[in-house]
Amino acid sequence: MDKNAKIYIAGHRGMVGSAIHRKLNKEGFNNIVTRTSDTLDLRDQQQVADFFEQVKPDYVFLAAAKVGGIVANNTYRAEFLYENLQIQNNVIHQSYLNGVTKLMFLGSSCIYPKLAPQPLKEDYLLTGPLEITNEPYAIAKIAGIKMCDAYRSQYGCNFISVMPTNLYGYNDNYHPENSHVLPALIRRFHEAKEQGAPTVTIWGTGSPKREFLFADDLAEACFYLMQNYNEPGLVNIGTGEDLSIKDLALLVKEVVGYQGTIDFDTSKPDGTPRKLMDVTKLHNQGWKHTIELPEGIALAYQDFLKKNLVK
Ligand SMILES: NC(=O)C1=CN([C@@H]2O[C@H](COP(=O)(O)OP(=O)(O)OC[C@H]3O[C@@H](n4cnc5c(N)ncnc54)[C@H](OP(=O)(O)O)[C@@H]3O)[C@@H](O)[C@H]2O)C=CC1
Ligand SMILES: C[C@H]1O[C@H](OP(=O)(O)OP(=O)(O)OC[C@H]2O[C@@H](n3cnc4c(=O)[nH]c(N)nc43)[C@H](O)[C@@H]2O)[C@@H](O)[C@@H](O)C1=O
Repeated sequence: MDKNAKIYIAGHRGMVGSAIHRKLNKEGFNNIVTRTSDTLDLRDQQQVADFFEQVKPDYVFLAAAKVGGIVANNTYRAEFLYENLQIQNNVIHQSYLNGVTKLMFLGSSCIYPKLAPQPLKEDYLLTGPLEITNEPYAIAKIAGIKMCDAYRSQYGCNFISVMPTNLYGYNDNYHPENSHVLPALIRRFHEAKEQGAPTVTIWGTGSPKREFLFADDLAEACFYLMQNYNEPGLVNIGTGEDLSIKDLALLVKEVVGYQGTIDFDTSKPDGTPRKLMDVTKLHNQGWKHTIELPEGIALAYQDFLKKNLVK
């Protein structure tokens, strides 16, 4: 990518988009294009067509999506399917029509079958039934992968798909119900510490295992792959290491400095029992993460304290 290349980051205010923005700024890219959802609603076909015709970006990072944790995915099933399909259909199709040099589509580890062997290799896609809580979101993400591949094979578009594991970091969503587990626990332990509450409740049984990648590490990987990866299919982005939700809770408890106990609300869903990424392909491409979980949680907690934001 030339330093003057026109690069559109869709979703630049989000956790991932803002991390990609920071990375591109740091690398000296000076022609970055951004729009908030207030000024460009990516669900709107005409607005997206007009934008691409006027702006004609060279590169696109597609990091805009309807995103949320297990309960949000399970509750707003229609929106997670419909809006994500709208956003990605519009952006990918207009990128083709307007001659975008390269596009990166961000999927998610939830595209893999619920009970796939671990660690999850890229070729396990579409080999079994999905986890039910996030099936609509996963179906949209699978459609995005297939759309990039179809436009590549029919029209020669260099559209690539990357599958991040569970993410956390700066600008995360700390909503008490709709967020992912890590920001939810940072907030809950922090509030319990502030209020002197004796117990913090964790959703589910605590036994599911998850892998976590700091969003700035993800942005490094996206930047690297945007320059070095030009293949159909998908590439996993993760650390290749996971832990149980109970162990995650104990880690967050320690970082926050909460002294009470934890208990479990088993009326809340566990979701997929495990989704550990096989990162062999990524490592063979020449990229590895640098921020380990305890350090990343401390950085995220500092960011939470600074902003104390609720999206
Ligand atoms: N967070 C995670 O754990 C994971 C995320 N991912 C993927 O990474 C990508 C980014 O996620 P993340 O940064 O966490 O999400 P965020 O919710 O933090 O950000 C999403 C961004 O999408 C934009 N957006 C949503 N709807 C629209 C719309 N209708 N029109 C225009 N823009 C819209 C928002 O823009 P605005 O702020 O202007 O409203 C927002 O900035 C997504 O594709 C997600 O699926 C994959 C795996 C894990
Ligand atoms: C990234 C990925 O994220 C989603 O999938 P998920 O991995 O199941 O996401 P989660 O972070 O919400 O939960 C992880 C685990 O943690 C447990 N858990 C405990 N206590 C809280 C809690 O307080 N909040 C949340 N959200 N979960 C909690 C929770 O019960 C579950 O066992 C997808 O829908 C989809 O968006 C996607 O792609």
